[in-house]
Amino acid sequence: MTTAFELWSHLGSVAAGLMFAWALFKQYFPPQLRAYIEGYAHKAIGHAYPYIQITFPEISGERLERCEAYSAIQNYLSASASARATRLKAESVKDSKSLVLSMDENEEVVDEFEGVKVWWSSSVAVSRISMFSLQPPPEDRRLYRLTFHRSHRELITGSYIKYVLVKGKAVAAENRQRKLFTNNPSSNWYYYKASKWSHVAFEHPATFDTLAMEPNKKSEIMNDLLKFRRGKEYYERIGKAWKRGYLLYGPPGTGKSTMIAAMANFLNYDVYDLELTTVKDNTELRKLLIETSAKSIIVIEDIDCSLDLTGQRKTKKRKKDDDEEKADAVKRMAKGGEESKDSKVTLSGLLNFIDGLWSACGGERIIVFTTNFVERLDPALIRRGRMDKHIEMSYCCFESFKVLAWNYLGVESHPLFATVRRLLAETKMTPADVAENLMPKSDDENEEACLEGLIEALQKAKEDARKKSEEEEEEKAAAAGEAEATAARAMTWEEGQLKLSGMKENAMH
Ligand SMILES: Nc1ncnc2c1ncn2[C@@H]1O[C@H](COP(=O)(O)OP(=O)(O)OP(=O)(O)O)[C@@H](O)[C@H]1O
Repeated sequence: MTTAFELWSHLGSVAAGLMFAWALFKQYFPPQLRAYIEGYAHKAIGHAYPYIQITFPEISGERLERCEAYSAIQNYLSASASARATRLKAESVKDSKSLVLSMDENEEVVDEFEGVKVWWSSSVAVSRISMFSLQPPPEDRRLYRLTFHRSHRELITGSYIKYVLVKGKAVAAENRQRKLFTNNPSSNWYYYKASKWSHVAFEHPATFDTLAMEPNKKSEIMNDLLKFRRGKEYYERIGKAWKRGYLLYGPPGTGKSTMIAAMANFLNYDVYDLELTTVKDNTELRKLLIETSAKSIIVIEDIDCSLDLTGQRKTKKRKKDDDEEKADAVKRMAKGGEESKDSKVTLSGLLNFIDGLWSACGGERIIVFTTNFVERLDPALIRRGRMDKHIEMSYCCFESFKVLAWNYLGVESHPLFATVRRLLAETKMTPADVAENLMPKSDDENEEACLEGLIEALQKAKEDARKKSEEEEEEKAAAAGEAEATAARAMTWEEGQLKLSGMKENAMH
């Protein structure tokens, strides 16, 4: 006879065996097979299966881009997996196997929403191949399966899925690989080929943190950009196209291009670098601009030397020095390869581009012009409303220097800072030159050596500026003396003429 104790121990072993089998089942069975077996078991005992499953298939081929739900879920799950990995790392969990960054086939991820647990699994639906079909075999379809208890149906189908899609799309927008577009020159050789955009990945590391600029000015620009990005409804309400123009002006090396990169990184926008000299005419310009996408910054660098947009002013006001003209030509050659004499883009074409009707065909665009000579631009081109914000990029001030010292040397303060501050107030040096002097030239050069190098360069710049201004003074004085001498000579000549006419008169009488 079996004693009660033996019975209990048998029951215990059976329970332990069942639990072990259940653990194995949970661990090693693919979730969908498990769900199928569980469902079947529930049916067999006349019990409703308490879990609901929803599948989100990937739509392959051409329609892949349209399968937003699938990719949003993918982004959401990989983001929450990497967040989990970071958290685990922070908690210094040594088990590297638990660092899940993306979901493998048949893997299960547990998520929690408002205290409710849900299970995500991924799997591949293998397509059936028909032996007699001449068509290429269909691709296997991947899918995500969401499992949750039926008591939470409302919450999951009402809020959770919406939440996952919104989060997933936000992650996608954040991780989007931004692009730098440039327009290729149109060619007339053999047959006409219009200028087209081509792109590479935009990977400029500049940010507003690394940009050397007065802090107040910097935060003003950042606020302006944020306001613009959030301004969809505002622009709609006031009936204006959702675009904003920035004019960046200042001497070379003051960070105009760096600022554009920082803006793009800050807003997460693409950059279209428009080389006007290679655009054939206004029609081509319009076509190029219509092809730009929303969430982008359209840049025309060195607008003053891009095209002769200032012809009117040039004849009225002044002619450029020969030297400046040559320098511009060299710049144009360096940028475009050859001077575009064929380009028929006109000022009015450019103005149409900035605020013509077509620019309202798509929103969220920022237009940036840069120039080293703001005074050369036609006022119509840069009037407020077209170029809404004029930003002067200037020589390095002490605040900008501190940013550069942190970027290049990792120092926030140093006894030599006081000397640098005094010298920066006394002389003009661009952030590019300051940065160049701060950059260690070898592994042996420490921050002190770099700062001393900068001080030396600043002292030399100050001395050069002093000599230059003395020379200019001397030149001015010499020019003034020359003018006086000429005036005196003219007087003498006039007096001589008078004398001569007097003598003639006397002789007549
Ligand atoms: N304000 C700044 N902040 C940080 N780095 C700067 C700044 N200005 C210049 N630099 C450094 O100097 C280099 C040249 O600067 P950048 O090309 O932005 O100047 P720029 O004003 O656009 O010159 P250009 O008018 O000749 O095109 C950059 O690569 C950057 O390293």
